[in-house]
Amino acid sequence: MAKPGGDVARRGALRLIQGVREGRSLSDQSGALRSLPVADQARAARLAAETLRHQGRADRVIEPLVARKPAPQIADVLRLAVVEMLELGAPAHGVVGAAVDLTRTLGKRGQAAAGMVNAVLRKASAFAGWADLPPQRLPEWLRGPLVDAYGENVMAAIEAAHQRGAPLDLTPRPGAAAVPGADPLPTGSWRIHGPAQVTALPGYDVGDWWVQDAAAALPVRLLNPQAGERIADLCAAPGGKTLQLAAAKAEVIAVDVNDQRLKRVAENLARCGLTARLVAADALAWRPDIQFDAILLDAPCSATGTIRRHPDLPFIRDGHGIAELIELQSALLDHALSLLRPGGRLVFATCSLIPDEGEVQIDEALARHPGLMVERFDLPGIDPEWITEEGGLRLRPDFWPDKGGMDGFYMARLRKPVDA
Ligand SMILES: C[S@@+](CC[C@H](N)C(=O)[O-])C[C@H]1O[C@@H](n2cnc3c(N)ncnc32)[C@H](O)[C@@H]1O
Repeated sequence: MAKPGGDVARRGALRLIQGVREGRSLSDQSGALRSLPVADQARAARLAAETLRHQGRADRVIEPLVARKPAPQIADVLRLAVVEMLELGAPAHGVVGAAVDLTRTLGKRGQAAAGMVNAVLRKASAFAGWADLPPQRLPEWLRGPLVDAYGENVMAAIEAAHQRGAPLDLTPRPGAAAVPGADPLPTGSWRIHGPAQVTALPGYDVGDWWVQDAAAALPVRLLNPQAGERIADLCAAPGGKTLQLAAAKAEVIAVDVNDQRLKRVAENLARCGLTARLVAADALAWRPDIQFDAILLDAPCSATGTIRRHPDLPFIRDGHGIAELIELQSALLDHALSLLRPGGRLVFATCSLIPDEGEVQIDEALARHPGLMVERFDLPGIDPEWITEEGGLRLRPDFWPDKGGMDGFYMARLRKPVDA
């Protein structure tokens, strides 16, 4: 008999996966399992994420074992169990029994499919070539532009990086005490491999560090904030970069259109004992009566660089809305430049792998704004090969394969002409 706690988590995982099938992200569903014990919520979230991450491989195991395509919910029960057995190493007898029980809860169709689920999973548990199966492919709306941009080999390396998942990265504030077990990375972040409970790590309570992917920490390092500088953080929530700016003792104004998300910036600042002025506003319409020494524009984007951390993203997006995001990014960039003092600097960043949201944005901004320059830079830990033709920094999930990878990001530091 499978443990009832395990069953609760598996049922929860199936619910989360169903939510994804209906277009809701896993993070948007974070409250959906509130009634479960915290440990089961965490286990359900992990099972759901790993099932989506490895769905393509699970289907390759299942397909030869079924006479016809199972109904969608039953297909997800099978995937969940295959991933639990073959990827997460759970003992087959418990997983198969729990999957059969779960199938029986799925109405008449489930009652009828229970025998099939039992037989398929027994055979699947003996599958020998799991590690050699190709990783989950990205959907064509995303794969096409990425293959055009980077080629098939890089695409395969990115998909392999998505399959490996992501470690936990921390950004330490200056002078923070080391966290035991965290490895320093060449760019200044700290990395923890393996499971960790963030709130239990030393230094969390006193705000010595915050969770932030190593790539996401680089736009502020590129901006190089100085104490006392007036800096606007134009798309600030949930605030990882605001914390970096405030920790550098800059005078920070953090703007975000989403006041709920802005509350998280306030909470993060409070935990770390840091200060910034928070403004809930559409940055496009925001026109303060001062000009800034420096601006960080971490623009809304497709977030396609974060699939390692959000394996549900390829399942809930279909490429719609990207053209609008690209337009918004260039409008935000033009407006941000108008808020910058002559000679001031601006870092434009997106957590996207799509060049239209990165390199192309900068090429086009340079064409629109005579005298605007991309500044060359020298940052610790940056491989010169990551620097792009126009002078930006292109980061990809397949970089640092031996260290645990990094999120995909693009960033460039622009300098406004002094006579602008
Ligand atoms: C990529 S996230 C920013 C992440 C943030 N910089 C960090 O490091 O935690 C983009 C943010 O832009 C905000 N946003 C989108 N459109 C905006 C607009 N027109 N004005 C201000 N903020 C906007 C979203 O609410 C979202 O919080």
